[in-house]
Amino acid sequence: MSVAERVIVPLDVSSERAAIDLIEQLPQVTFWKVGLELFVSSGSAILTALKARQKRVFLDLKFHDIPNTVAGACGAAARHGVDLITLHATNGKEALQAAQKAAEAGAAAVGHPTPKLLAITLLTSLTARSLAFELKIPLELPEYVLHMALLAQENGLAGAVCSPQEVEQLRQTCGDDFLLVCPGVRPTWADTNDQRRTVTPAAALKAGANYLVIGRPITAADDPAAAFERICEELATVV
Ligand SMILES: O=C(O)c1cc(=O)[nH]c(=O)n1[C@@H]1O[C@H](COP(=O)(O)O)[C@@H](O)[C@H]1O
Repeated sequence: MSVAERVIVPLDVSSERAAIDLIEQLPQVTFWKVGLELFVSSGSAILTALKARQKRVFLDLKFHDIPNTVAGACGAAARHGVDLITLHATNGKEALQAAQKAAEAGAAAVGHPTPKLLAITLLTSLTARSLAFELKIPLELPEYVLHMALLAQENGLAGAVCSPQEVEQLRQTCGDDFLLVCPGVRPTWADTNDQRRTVTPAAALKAGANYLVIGRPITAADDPAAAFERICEELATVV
């Protein structure tokens, strides 16, 4: 896989037209993420548009609900033929198992390969301080993230989303076959925005991430294609 194929770019825009404009502006991007803003604004048509362009699709709606509801959502998402789907690890064991089963059944019903379910461990906008004082979780942050990743792995999920600050530890414990997808990636020349646990693209890849989710450093740049290229050049130095 080329380094460019390891960068997932989020379509964090509010209309299908804006999303298509971005896709056409960056033909070198092979893997796109559809998240809450775009999906809530314009529905599932964008998934069809991406597939028609032979793009890989990460449907990031971060499902969090009771087992029956989460399983229903994962089954429906799998029928769209997407490649990756997110749900919170904090859904718990029963929901994670039900989600995996439903994704397999949904994909099989329409003849698509089963999408990989990724568990959100701890959002990259949160810090050790927020974990302790806002969420009142009495665990060290790395320990909490590892626990969530193992919960996902033990219940049959293909991978997890974590900050690149934790990826090395997760890779060591969860092994090479567990998919680790990292947002919170920031080149030294980019703004961190609302991300709190950031690492540079090269360091994140070196630490063991399979895919990097990089949005605003590319999409908000004056020249998005040049920013994507600059990131790929940085990544090429570590593979
Ligand atoms: O699931 C995600 O993709 C995700 C998880 C997480 O913990 N943090 C996080 O930033 N994301 C997503 O990754 C993207 C990061 O975008 P930028 O901050 O613009 O690079 C956004 O679309 C977020 O929704």
